[in-house]
Amino acid sequence: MHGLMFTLRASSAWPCAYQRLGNVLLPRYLSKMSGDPNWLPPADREQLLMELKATGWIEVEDRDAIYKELHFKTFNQAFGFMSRVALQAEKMNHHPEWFNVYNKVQITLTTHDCGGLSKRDIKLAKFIDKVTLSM
Ligand SMILES: C[C@H](O)[C@H](O)[C@H]1CNC2=NC(N)=NC(=O)C2=N1
Repeated sequence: MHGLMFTLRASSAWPCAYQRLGNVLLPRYLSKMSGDPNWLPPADREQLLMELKATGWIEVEDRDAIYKELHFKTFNQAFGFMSRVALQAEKMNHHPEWFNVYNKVQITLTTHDCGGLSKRDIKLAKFIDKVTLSM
């Protein structure tokens, strides 16, 4: 999506791909100054999301986020998984939104600081997939 974008709702959060300029949104690539290391260029985003969808992540309908549901054999396994992810989240200073009932863990990833997906979400999602594979 090119050109100027106008904020539809004052409070709406816009993905990291766009830079808010007053009440107008510019695609980030128009403002090189952002230099945000976590910025997810649209082309990279496309490819990375395709890879994550192949391992069961889905894009959330009403927000710029990704979601995955995990089922483990036991609560202990689920909690062990969450403990490993929690340590990585602290290390990255990037935390999941998650919900656990017994052996099920529901995870949503998004970057609150910029109101959408960033490289940190991709990195944490790939870590989550790696841990899942090792269990
Ligand atoms: C102050 C603290 O560094 C920030 O709030 C961090 C913490 N963890 C975070 N986690 C996520 N998912 N998004 C953030 O923007 C974020 N920001």
